[in-house]
Amino acid sequence: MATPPDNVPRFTEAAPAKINLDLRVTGRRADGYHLLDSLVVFADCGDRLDYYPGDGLAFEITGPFAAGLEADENNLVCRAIRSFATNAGVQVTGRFVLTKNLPVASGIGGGSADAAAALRLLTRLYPGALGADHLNEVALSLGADVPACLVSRSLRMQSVGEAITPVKLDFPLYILLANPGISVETARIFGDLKASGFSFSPERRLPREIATPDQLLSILQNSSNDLQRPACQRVPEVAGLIDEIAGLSGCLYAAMSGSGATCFGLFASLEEARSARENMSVDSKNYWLNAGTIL
Ligand SMILES: C[C@](O)(CO)[C@H](O)COP(=O)(O)OP(=O)(O)OC[C@H]1O[C@@H](n2ccc(N)nc2=O)[C@H](O)[C@@H]1O
Ligand SMILES: Nc1ncnc2c1ncn2[C@@H]1O[C@H](COP(=O)(O)OP(=O)(O)OP(=O)(O)O)[C@@H](O)[C@H]1O
Repeated sequence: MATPPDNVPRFTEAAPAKINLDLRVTGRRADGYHLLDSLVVFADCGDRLDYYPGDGLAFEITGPFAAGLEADENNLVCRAIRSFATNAGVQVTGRFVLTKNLPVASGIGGGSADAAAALRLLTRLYPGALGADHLNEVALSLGADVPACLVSRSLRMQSVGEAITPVKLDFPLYILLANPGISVETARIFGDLKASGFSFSPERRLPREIATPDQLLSILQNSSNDLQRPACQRVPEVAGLIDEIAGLSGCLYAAMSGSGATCFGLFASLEEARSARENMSVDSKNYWLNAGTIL
């Protein structure tokens, strides 16, 4: 078989944006990590990780949000490569190129999605080197969102992030994502929640299959993102953003994802999500807006 030219990646992995449609904080562990119950979906926008074979190990970042990150050993892609290599007992070589399309520290799991993309890519490069359970342990050690991002399809996330149950959505769903260009540190928002004396959300029942948009709406209207209130206190733009999205034509539901500051609106058609993006009144210089499809 002919070898591909140097400018064609051997493997490419998408790193889709993660959206917490709700996020219930149901308890706190002795180590300070919070117990969660979140309905999570993934969108067709995201970062991309390309792999080019070669001697030595190299990592580069390109794309619209590359400037916000260092391509150093602390990057979640490098941490994922290191951890995979150690746990699988392999020596990883080659050039990894991350195209950073998602805003950094924005509640849509960018870094976690990148780490998960690196783990999926390495699993293709070294098939069978790590069993599924071991891979999930490695994923969790990189971040609470990484096990969910490994799956990158709609799911229920519980425990501190590692208990994953697939949830099937039986209908197409579209999303508008809006980020005000203000980064939010996740640990700080959980800290603010704790300091507020917040009472934990009760357990809830969640079906494994959601048949209609109305059923999804009824689930979301009876739930919330418990991090939204502390995030709104730190970033007052969030409340206005949710109100604006909720008022756009065709918007079924609007809220904040993760620890913020990205907010989202759900739509029944891509046309409605796109025209909602066009109708946002925000300053497009600072804001990041994306209309897309739920995977
Ligand atoms: C808010 C979510 O995005 C919801 O999906 C995740 O829970 C956060 O996922 P993540 O960014 O991968 O989080 P990590 O990097 O593991 O943790 C960042 C910080 O958030 C807090 N944290 C995170 C997850 C969790 N279940 N409880 C927490 O209290 C901890 O202070 C932790 O130091
Ligand atoms: N590849 C990466 N992409 C984004 N952030 C990274 C990456 N590697 C390391 N980081 C660091 O991780 C932190 C969290 O970034 P990330 O974009 O994952 O946050 P987030 O969108 O709030 O994630 P979550 O929704 O999982 O809380 C940032 O402060 C950033 O410096």
